[in-house]
Amino acid sequence: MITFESVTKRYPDGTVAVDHLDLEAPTGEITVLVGPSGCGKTTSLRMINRMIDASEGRILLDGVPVQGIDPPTLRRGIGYVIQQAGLFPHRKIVDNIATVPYLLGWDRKKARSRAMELLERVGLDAALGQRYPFQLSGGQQQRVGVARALAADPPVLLMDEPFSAVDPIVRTSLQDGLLRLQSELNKTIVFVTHDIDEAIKLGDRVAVMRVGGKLAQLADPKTLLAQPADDFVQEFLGRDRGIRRLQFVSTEGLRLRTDLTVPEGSSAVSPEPWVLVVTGDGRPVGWRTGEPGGKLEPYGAYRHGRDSMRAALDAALLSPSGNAVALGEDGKVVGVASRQALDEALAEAADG
Ligand SMILES: Nc1ncnc2c1ncn2[C@@H]1O[C@H](COP(=O)(O)OP(=O)(O)OP(=O)(O)O)[C@@H](O)[C@H]1O
Repeated sequence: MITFESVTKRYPDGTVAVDHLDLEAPTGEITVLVGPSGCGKTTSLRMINRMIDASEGRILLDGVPVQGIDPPTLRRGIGYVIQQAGLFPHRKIVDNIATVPYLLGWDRKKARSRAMELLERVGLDAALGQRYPFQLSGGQQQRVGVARALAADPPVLLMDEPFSAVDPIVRTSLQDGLLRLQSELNKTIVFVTHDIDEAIKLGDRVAVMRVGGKLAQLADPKTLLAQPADDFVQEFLGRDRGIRRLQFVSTEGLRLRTDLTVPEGSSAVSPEPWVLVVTGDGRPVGWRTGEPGGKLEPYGAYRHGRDSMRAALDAALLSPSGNAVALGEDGKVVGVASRQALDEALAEAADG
């Protein structure tokens, strides 16, 4: 657990970057610091590993004030990942990852085998270990940055805008990779971003900061979207807050119809305006009107019970029928969520 107790940082020129910050980052969870540029996120993060020292207040690591621990010892237990990875350009990837184990005096063989294990853990091919950083894409370099931070198995990981410099698709896959890794490793992670969507996706808890280094709200993402503390937080969350809330609403209770599917090749007439054509083994093909013979229209699908209401609504909007195709884990159709069923579920979500 990392605890900020009324922490203030005043730079020598008088700038108050962080102002009486009280915050807890629980063990094994991802706490995200989010807020507009200059609100003191990076300063707060760097005070944890003492790259910057607090002017007032205390930061405790499992109850022990970090100010009393000498920085090299402190940093041995704290991994640090920054934007653009910050890899050493003249060292091979494997040696970049093994940086901290080498510093800790591990023998070369052990350090390198740990590095290779981590390379795989972050989803990279072992062959990349022999390359130099410039021979990797930006996204691959970021993964190496994460592997390097994890090399000595520190309980705490500080991440400062680690995924900001890559395109949105790579960014999504890095975020998914981090969540997968975290479900296995359970590190105490403090993650800085200015992107509220990233904060909501990754954070167990999200701390919204405002310029002047004050905490505006600390809450889990669901609460944040449902009950923003004030106008600043509401504005920062953006206009589509209502839609984004749906990503926390389960599709489990969504009522499904199972009478709207017809097998491929069937020429049966249906009184329904739309029916879903499925293959012999139950996979979706497309929508056709109740009258056979017309061309098939595209469908949108979601995984029932696993995906959120946001995904189900998106699936419905992707199809001219207005219905969402519900799939099981095996990719086969388990039913159809009609517009009416979606309406009912949305009304319930709005109430709750
Ligand atoms: N060394 C310094 N001396 C004086 N002021 C500083 C120094 N470093 C940062 N600041 C100021 O402290 C405030 C907080 O900066 P910080 O980098 O912590 O914000 P941030 O929220 O991480 O911003 P960004 O999202 O733009 O990276 C800003 O006003 C910044 O200009």
